[in-house]
Amino acid sequence: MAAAAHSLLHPPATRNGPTPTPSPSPSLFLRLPVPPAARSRHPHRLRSTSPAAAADLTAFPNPSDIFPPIDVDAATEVELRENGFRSTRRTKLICTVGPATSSPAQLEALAVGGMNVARINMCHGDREWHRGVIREVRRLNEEKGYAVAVMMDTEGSEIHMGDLGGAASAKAEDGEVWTFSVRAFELPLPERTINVNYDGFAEDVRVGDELLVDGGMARFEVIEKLGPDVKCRCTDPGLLLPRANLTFWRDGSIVRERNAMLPTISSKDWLDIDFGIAEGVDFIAVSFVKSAEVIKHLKSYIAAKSRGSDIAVIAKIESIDSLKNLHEIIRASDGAMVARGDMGAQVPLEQVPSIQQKIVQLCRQLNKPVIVASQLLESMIEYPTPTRAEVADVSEAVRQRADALMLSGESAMGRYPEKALSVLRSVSLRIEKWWREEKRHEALELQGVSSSFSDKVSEEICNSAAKMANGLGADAVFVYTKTGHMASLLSRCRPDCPVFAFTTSTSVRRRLNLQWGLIPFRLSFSDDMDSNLNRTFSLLKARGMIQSGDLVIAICDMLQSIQVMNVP
Ligand SMILES: Nc1ncnc2c1ncn2[C@@H]1O[C@H](COP(=O)(O)OP(=O)(O)O)[C@@H](O)[C@H]1O
Ligand SMILES: C=C(OP(=O)(O)O)C(=O)O
Ligand SMILES: [K+]
Ligand SMILES: [Mg+2]
Repeated sequence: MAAAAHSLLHPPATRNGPTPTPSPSPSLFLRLPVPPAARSRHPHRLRSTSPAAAADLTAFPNPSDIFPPIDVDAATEVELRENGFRSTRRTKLICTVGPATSSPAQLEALAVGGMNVARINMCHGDREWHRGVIREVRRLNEEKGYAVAVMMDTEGSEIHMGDLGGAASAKAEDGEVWTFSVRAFELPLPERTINVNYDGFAEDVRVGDELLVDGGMARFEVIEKLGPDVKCRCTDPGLLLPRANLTFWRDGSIVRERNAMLPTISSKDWLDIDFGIAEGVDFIAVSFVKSAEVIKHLKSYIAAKSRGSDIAVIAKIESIDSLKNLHEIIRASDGAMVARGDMGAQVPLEQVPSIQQKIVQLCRQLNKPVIVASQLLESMIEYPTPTRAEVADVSEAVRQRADALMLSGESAMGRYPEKALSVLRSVSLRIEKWWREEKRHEALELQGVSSSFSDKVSEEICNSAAKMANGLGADAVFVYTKTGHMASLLSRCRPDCPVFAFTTSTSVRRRLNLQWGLIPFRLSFSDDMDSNLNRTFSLLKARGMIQSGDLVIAICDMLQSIQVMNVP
């Protein structure tokens, strides 16, 4: 391969071939792209790579007797084979795990179906249940070769109903009078009584206020206050689900009195976070973020508490406060979630689509992964096919090139979790393909995100590599990255081909699984790029994941270079 790469240092001067520019730093060199004319499915005609050299896996010291030489995600491997190299899925998929999906067989079915991240919502379930799910996902990864990451989502200090004394749901009919109370009740709950978790509730509401369950799934009017009990008349009948979110409205505006002072991370959340750190979750999603400070605070807590581990902090954008401080919050976080469920209960629904687009674009500018969440396929909780409108909504999120789509109730407690996942998968594939065919590159001017010179060099390299990949019709970009940073900078460019990200750490690999277009592998590698490439080509060829002649652009974060080559 040394010979192969060397041959690329002498490209003929073609109309497309840019002239090499002197490097601003001695550590940076650019290996020129292979001209289109030289691109061939039969690279052995182009140069004299020794197959023996390419196959020599022992040349580089590798603890392969302990670890497999490369960890390839079993589900991605199948998808790559099914769809082909360039057409493999770029949009990542998150499933909320709940009673419908927590058994080993159900979790495995989701992993097979393309789940990249499993989310557990700390609003529901107990410690043992959460632990069981996390460990089962880890076991599947280890034993069956998946790379599913785990995201813990905090409960946060929202106002919500109690758990209905164990009932699965309750129906509120038009005109019925229900009692919402902050009292602690003995079970069974009195009839038409709902427990409210926020102690200030009975004092804060006023007669005449409107009470919305789950942003409007049912609606009540406050008619009388009796100490801890608030009598409400149902004005919009609907289904009440355990722990459903509650908002109250006065003169058309949401009321946020003392509840606006509730901490973003409650004392229960801190216990959950300690649990998440101890169990080694990959992401912590923080509910109802109001400011960047809380994110910074949590990040420094995690850094102090779990030296060496890298848990990413995701800011859930779901309140009016988070919209006010959007830039700072996203800048402070490792990613964001457009949490449309609660957001839709706080801002008029017709504003949610433009807010979504704005957050997706801002995250891209700031190089943070972004998740579009809630009600993507809501009807599939009950039905085996989605509505046309839901398919259009999923398509729009894919078209915006969000990093990831998330299932909530559809996978947590719906009747068709696997079908819902497969709808996300097929719609993502179809829209991505359509956009590539139409060559509709999003007209998003990417501004610089790096502050240090060395980061700027990395960013320019990634921008150039992605541009070259598009211009040359490359089959893949390979990036060798220790921290994952260069991989995310490449993902940010949303190139036409997939990005194979090789990293030495299993936790970085799982974290990269959230980002658009990245196919993360665990691989030990050295500073010698030729040797890394030889090893990777051999390993991936042996698994049938790449073929001789595939055009690959390779970059790495130790050696700031761009190489273009055909797989020998
Ligand atoms: N661990 C769990 N145990 C029981 N039910 C769950 C669990 N996780 C999720 N659910 C159910 O799935 C629904 C949708 O999940 P999600 O959107 O995460 O929660 P929420 O609707 O409370 O915001 C929940 O309302 C709840 O009924
Ligand atoms: C994802 C969301 O948060 P949760 O499901 O925890 O309410 C949301 O509100 O959209
Ligand atoms: K939550
Ligand atoms: Mg929410």
